[in-house]
Amino acid sequence: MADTLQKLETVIRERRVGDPALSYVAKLTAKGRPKIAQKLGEEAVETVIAALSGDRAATTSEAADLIFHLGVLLADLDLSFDDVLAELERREGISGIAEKADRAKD
Ligand SMILES: N=c1c2ncn([C@@H]3O[C@H](COP(=O)(O)OP(=O)(O)OP(=O)(O)O)[C@@H](O)[C@H]3O)c2ncn1[C@@H]1O[C@H](COP(=O)(O)O)[C@@H](O)[C@H]1O
Repeated sequence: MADTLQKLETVIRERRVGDPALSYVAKLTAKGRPKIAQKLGEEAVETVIAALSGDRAATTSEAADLIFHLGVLLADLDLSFDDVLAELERREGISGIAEKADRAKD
């Protein structure tokens, strides 16, 4: 799984500076961060719609679009999937309920 994300991140970073006529990553990147973020939001909504319809194939496809667009946005901020995975690893074993209760004390 991590290998697939690594390959996706590598191609996204290569294509960012590619020809917008030939590369969707280059075309979207050239439109700027607000447009990338907007596309990520649209893909999130499409994932929700697919999930609520109970369509597992469509949900899988929309989730892939979502993760791809997240990769484009992360690259635009010079962040990597590894940064996100490290944060998830940091959270391992920390109950979401306990973490939220701790936050409420601040
Ligand atoms: N995983 C993906 C991937 N998933 C989705 N998409 C594209 O994301 C776009 C989203 O579809 P939409 O219809 O919502 O977008 P749109 O109509 O083109 O854009 P708007 O007009 O709405 O702004 C489509 O063009 C999809 O083909 C992807 N494009 C590229 N990749 C990966 O990125 C690599 C590099 O792609 P290029 O940059 O195109 O070479 C590819 O080899 C793939 O590995």
